[in-house]
Amino acid sequence: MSSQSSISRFIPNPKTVAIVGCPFRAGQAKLGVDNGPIHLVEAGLPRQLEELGWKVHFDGHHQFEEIATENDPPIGKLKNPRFVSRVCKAVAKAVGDHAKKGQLPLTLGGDHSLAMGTISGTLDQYPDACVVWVDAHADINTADTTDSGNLHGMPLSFLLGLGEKFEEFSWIKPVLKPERLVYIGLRDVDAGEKRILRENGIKAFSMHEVDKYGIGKVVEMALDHVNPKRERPIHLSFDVDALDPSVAPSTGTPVRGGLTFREGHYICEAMYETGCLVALDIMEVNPSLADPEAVKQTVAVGCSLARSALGETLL
Ligand SMILES: NC(=[NH2+])NCCC[C@H](N)C(=O)O
Ligand SMILES: [Mn+2]
Ligand SMILES: [Mn+2]
Repeated sequence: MSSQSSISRFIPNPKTVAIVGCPFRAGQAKLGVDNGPIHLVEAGLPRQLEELGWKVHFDGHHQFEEIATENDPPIGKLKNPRFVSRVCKAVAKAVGDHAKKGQLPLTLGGDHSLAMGTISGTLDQYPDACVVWVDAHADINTADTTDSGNLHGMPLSFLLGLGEKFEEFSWIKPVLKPERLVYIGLRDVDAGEKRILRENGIKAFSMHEVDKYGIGKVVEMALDHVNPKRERPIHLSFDVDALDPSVAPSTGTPVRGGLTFREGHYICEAMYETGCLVALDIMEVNPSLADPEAVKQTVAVGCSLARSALGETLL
């Protein structure tokens, strides 16, 4: 049985993955998340993907210092807006270019504001793609609703074109449609975000639904919503804080009551099985927030989620 053969409808043979290493943290306040991608690569992720039968492109992590700006005062409540915008614009280009070549971009964060870039890049190449967002958080605050001003809590509002528009972010085409987005794993959603989800009819499966229906049924319902015929390209954006903190402790905004190890991996396996996965983000691994063993565990889980999404099976 070769489940590692070419079941992907969109990625040509030989299957090629392009690792987009994004050592970036300006979308939130904690130090260390910029080291996430370095740890994931040093743990052996490129070789592990080769062992799964993928050709792996990786020519080093992006160096974003060059586009950092001396003076980056808040715009309204948004923190580090210019730096976040420039980095995400560069990431959109990188992801879009890989996708154009028929490669599957695997973006390693870094904080989740990067998804403004990754999803922009995906939608550029695959305008009818849908987004499966796995997270404890909805990351859909607008400049108006955000309490923290951290852009990692806001990428989806920009991609959907919700809230106030800013010149600085005008490069983002608001091309994501609410019905092409689905969440799994939510359990810490701000009041303003709940209103946005409701008003825009955005489908979300919180931990309550995971408990109620089980992960198998939840994934099926999520795909039935965004991809009923399983013919649309899928962008999977996985924030490791979707996992329970006992599974992925070293992350900036842990919330208890999360996905088990298997539930998280099941989601990734199921996305691969559709044959529609065209892009993957592994976000918010922060190697500075726990003791060495817990860091190692979190990095290892980041690697194994990526392997599962790229076809690693249990048998
Ligand atoms: N990508 C994340 N970990 N996001 C956490 C966001 C937390 C909070 N909702 C905020 O907007 O600040
Ligand atoms: Mn999160
Ligand atoms: Mn997130």
